[in-house]
Amino acid sequence: MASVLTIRGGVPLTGKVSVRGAKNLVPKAMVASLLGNEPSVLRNVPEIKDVDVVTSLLRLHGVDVAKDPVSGDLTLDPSHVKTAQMKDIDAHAGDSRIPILFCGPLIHSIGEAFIPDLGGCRIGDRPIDYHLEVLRQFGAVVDKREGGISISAPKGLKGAKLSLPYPSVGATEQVLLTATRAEGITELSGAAIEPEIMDLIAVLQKMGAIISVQTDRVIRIEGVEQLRGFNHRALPDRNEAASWASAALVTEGDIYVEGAVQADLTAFLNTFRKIGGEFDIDDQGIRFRHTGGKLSPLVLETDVHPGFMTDWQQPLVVALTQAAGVSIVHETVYENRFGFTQALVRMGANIQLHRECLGSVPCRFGQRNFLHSAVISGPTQLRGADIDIPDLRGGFSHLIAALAATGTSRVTGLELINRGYERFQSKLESLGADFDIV
Ligand SMILES: CC(=O)N[C@H]1[C@@H](OP(=O)(O)OP(=O)(O)OC[C@H]2O[C@@H](n3ccc(=O)[nH]c3=O)[C@H](O)[C@@H]2O)O[C@H](CO)[C@@H](O)[C@@H]1O
Ligand SMILES: C=C(OP(=O)(O)O)C(=O)O
Repeated sequence: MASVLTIRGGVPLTGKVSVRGAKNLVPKAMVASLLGNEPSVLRNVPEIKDVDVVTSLLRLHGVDVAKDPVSGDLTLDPSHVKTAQMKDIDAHAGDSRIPILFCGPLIHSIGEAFIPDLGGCRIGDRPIDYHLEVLRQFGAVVDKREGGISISAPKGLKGAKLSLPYPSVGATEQVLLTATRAEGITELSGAAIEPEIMDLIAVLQKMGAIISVQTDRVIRIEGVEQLRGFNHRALPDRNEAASWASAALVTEGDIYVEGAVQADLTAFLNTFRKIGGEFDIDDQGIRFRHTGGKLSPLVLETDVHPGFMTDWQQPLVVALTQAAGVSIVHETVYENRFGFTQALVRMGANIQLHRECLGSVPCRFGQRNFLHSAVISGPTQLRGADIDIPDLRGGFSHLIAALAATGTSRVTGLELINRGYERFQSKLESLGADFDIV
């Protein structure tokens, strides 16, 4: 039977949490190990579902994945990579977004790949057209099958001059993982440059890849014949750090996030300061706190890096329900990332959604009928409610709303939280939240 979390709200979250390796880097570094000709070691690995999914997929392909029982470090040995059974891979359909990144590395090592249908958060259509287009330009042949795609490169993968219509994180990683061992030079323009991508580039460079990040979103990769293993400590999860920072604001709390890195959170910290939160930075992490005064409303637009990251938007919207005045949030990365506000409205928040672009960042969704701008009026007292978690960040947002609300909330669908928040329950406990799980 699925677990039900009962939250009695109104307790400020206070204390310390640690964040480990980023969900948006660790599984990809694990995939990169497939490109090496010897074992790789990945450190600072969190216990989250996406890591389990990729571990399982790598094992199905013959990679020996061993976890150190004390440190949790992973050793990934690709010496015996093999074709996996389709029915075994199929079992992972809908689990995460990472399987699409197996394409290049598997074609390089065994000549073919079967990729199950992707999962991940339901916050828009999330097509894979950019991925397939760049793979085709490398020389891959894509065959759509029931439950996934089958892909091979009868004439090998060759470097190409590529351009992305939008700086997609996943498609940029697809290019990096494919080009490093493709024949010749690849030049990608319109690339994403998120910190997790820079960390993946660091991993690949340790393996022997030659990658230069040029100005104006251009990445140039000189293909090499062989790559070795890597030993790498994953960058910490800035999205989890920002989530706990929002939790401190929403619950009028004070949370020290060990592992939070200022340089990866610049845009978030500016916003946190503008809304009225205080933060103190030291070498080990960042302390985020509510000052006890009023929170200020904001005009905010999500964007690709170095802009305000879309994954920070949902928890921050809950904080904006507590700000004194009208805030406007324009979501420009995903067309459908405001569905979670319905539950907040049931809890007493005042939020209207609009189809128009309420902002100045050029956005792909303006004339296309998507409710992608939100107007939030506050402050409003939130009330406990029954909630079924819709997606990772939306779920975190509902949970912190429930933690700040008057009365009791009953929350189901907790498994989704494990995709991106390690040891969530024990972190809530250590921050003094009043809850139980049945
Ligand atoms: C596992 C992981 O790292 N997930 C992150 C990654 O997702 P992911 O890599 O899936 O996100 P993308 O950057 O690719 O998506 C950005 C936009 O591009 C569109 N698009 C993308 C690919 C494509 O082939 N066609 C297309 O139209 C998407 O629908 C979306 O509107 O980056 C997102 C944007 O920072 C984050 O919110 C996710 O947390
Ligand atoms: C959208 C997210 O993740 P994914 O791409 O894994 O669905 C997220 O982490 O908020």
